[in-house]
Amino acid sequence: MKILVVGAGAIGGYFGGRLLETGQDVTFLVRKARAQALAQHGLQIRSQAGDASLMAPPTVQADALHETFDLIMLSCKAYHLPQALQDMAPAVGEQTLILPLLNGMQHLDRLDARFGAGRVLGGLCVIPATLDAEGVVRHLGASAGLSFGERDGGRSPRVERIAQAMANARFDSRLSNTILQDMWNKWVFLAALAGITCLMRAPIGDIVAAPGGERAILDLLEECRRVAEANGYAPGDAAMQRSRTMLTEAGSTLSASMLRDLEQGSPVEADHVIGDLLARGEAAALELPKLRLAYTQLMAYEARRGQ
Ligand SMILES: NC(=O)C1=CN([C@@H]2O[C@H](COP(=O)(O)OP(=O)(O)OC[C@H]3O[C@@H](n4cnc5c(N)ncnc54)[C@H](OP(=O)(O)O)[C@@H]3O)[C@@H](O)[C@H]2O)C=CC1
Ligand SMILES: CC(C)(CO)C(=O)C(=O)O
Repeated sequence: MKILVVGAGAIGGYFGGRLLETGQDVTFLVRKARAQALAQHGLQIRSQAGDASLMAPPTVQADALHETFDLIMLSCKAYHLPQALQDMAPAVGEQTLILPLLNGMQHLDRLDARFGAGRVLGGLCVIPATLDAEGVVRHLGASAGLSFGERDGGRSPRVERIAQAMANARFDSRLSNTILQDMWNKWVFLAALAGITCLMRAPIGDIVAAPGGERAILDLLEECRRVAEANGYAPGDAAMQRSRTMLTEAGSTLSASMLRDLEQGSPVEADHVIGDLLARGEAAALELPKLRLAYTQLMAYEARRGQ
């Protein structure tokens, strides 16, 4: 299976690198600076699951992309989507499948509009990771999971082939019959996590220890849950209980990748992760004061960045 990974940042670098490690036919679509760094230093992964040093990983830049691939794993940030979709277009052939790993949901509509819904799978990943200043992919915790599936829940030979390709890689891959619900579950969790950790500029444990912290977390999570419910994707009790437990654990160092981006002064996926959820909730006439506040402060941050 010929695999193109769009972006070799934290997510693309980790999952693409793990597939490359097992001998899969992986190429990274990268821009110039990342291409140069990968050629010079290789793809470096530091992880509890085992470090990897992959010298001269196959890369291609957009102007040299002239062949199609069986699978495209999309791992750019949401604010880079328009350019990424344009750059990867030559790689999309008749049988190509696209597996997006972004947080949120809106990218599915954009992918459908550009390449046709039949080519676009559902997908998500659960992993805390970052690309450090030296270009090293740092896996910051123990979890490394990637779920994917047909959006109608069907089990098809084409997704079974992807499952086979991922079977030996050093991450937990899961072929899901409920990938859209899984994506909503993750979105609800992530929007609450990103919203509260960015609002408070602190990881979960510090927020829980502050007066009113736990109440604020649970209220925000409940607002996110109600948006999913209003959109026909209410997370089940077990998923909500898991989210509540993780988001209120005393001493937890958990924070969102969005907080890491914000603390580095980088752009954040405010519209994609928080704004879109808020819009879907307000379209259903929900009152979402905490989610709105989370969105407002991210937009204020973006405004300051722009100045
Ligand atoms: N990091 C995390 O812990 C998690 C992140 N996610 C989600 O995964 C997605 C990716 O995040 P993450 O990996 O952290 O982000 P990173 O910024 O680390 O990586 C994104 C990469 O995409 C590259 N890119 C952007 N546009 C293009 C393009 N046109 N062609 C080629 N490469 C391109 C960037 O390259 P360049 O260097 O050239 O800018 C960058 O290296 C986000 O939606 C995020 O929310 C999900 C789970 C966990
Ligand atoms: C919460 C987490 C780490 C789970 O993958 C995530 O998606 C993020 O921080 O963006």
